[in-house]
Amino acid sequence: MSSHSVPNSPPASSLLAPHRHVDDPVLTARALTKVYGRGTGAVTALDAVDVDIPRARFTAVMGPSGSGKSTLMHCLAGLDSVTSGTIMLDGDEVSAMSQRRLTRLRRERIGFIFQSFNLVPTLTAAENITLPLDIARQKVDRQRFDQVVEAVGLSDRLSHRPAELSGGQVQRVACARALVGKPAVVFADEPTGNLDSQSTQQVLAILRTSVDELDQSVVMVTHEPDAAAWADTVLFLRDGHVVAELADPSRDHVLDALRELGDDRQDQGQGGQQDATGPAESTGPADSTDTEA
Ligand SMILES: Nc1ncnc2c1ncn2[C@@H]1O[C@H](COP(=O)(O)OP(=O)(O)OP(=O)(O)O)[C@@H](O)[C@H]1O
Repeated sequence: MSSHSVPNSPPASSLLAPHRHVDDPVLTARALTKVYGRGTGAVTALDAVDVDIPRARFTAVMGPSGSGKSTLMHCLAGLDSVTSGTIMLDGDEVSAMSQRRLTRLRRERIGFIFQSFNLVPTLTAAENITLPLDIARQKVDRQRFDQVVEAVGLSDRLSHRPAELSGGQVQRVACARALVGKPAVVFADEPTGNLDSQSTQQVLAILRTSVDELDQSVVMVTHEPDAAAWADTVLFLRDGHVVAELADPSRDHVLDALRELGDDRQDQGQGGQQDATGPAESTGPADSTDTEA
């Protein structure tokens, strides 16, 4: 990583650092601003954010409710338009793409995993996994398919429909679906929010393995310090800014960081022990778009 920092206020902690630009990022945002609404009702969800997403690394995004995590993810993934600023994915300007190109981008170069699994109930696990490729009329790479199915531990469940699978297995199908097309980036939005602790560990291990063994770039929005501790780096948002980052996070260091940033409500169920009663599922475009046209 290079050493120049993004111009956001650096916290005075030995653990936290200002967010840094990285060499050869897979995804960058510069001066990314997103304003919802107009006039007196306008809400600035992202305020001139500069962010680099490192390639083949696992990046977690944390921050209080309303800090802009989902908005950042939706803008980076081409699910939401930006008000101003630039987003580049491997040399292509996402922020300048037409809706048609954005649809293609999401189909072909982005993988999505959401809290609500978004599988098609009438299709088998195997069919759900290859659905985005089938929609995009792309050939399924059988070797990659086998590799991913093995990585998620679903080889003996491929002919089952979602109703015949546990919640954890369903989310593992969603992981396989996100990974099978070798996307440039996988975005995971609270991917373990509806899972028990064993399934949570399995899903996080899958994401970790996809980075370590398949060189996948992963961005995960989470409220859970335990989940963030699986990442290589945690980015912290507050009031629409990336205020700090934490490298090689442990659960305790994440908790310390949240306290230091004044976000230690996360210790007490606001997110720290998030479960199925956690934040409402997104009603934004994400819910319908992971396999959408
Ligand atoms: N469609 C929308 N219209 C108007 N305001 C919105 C819209 N979506 C988000 N916002 C506002 O933008 C800000 C950032 O919201 P965002 O959902 O990105 O936060 P978040 O950090 O993901 O929150 P949470 O952890 O609760 O999911 C909030 O003030 C929110 O109310």
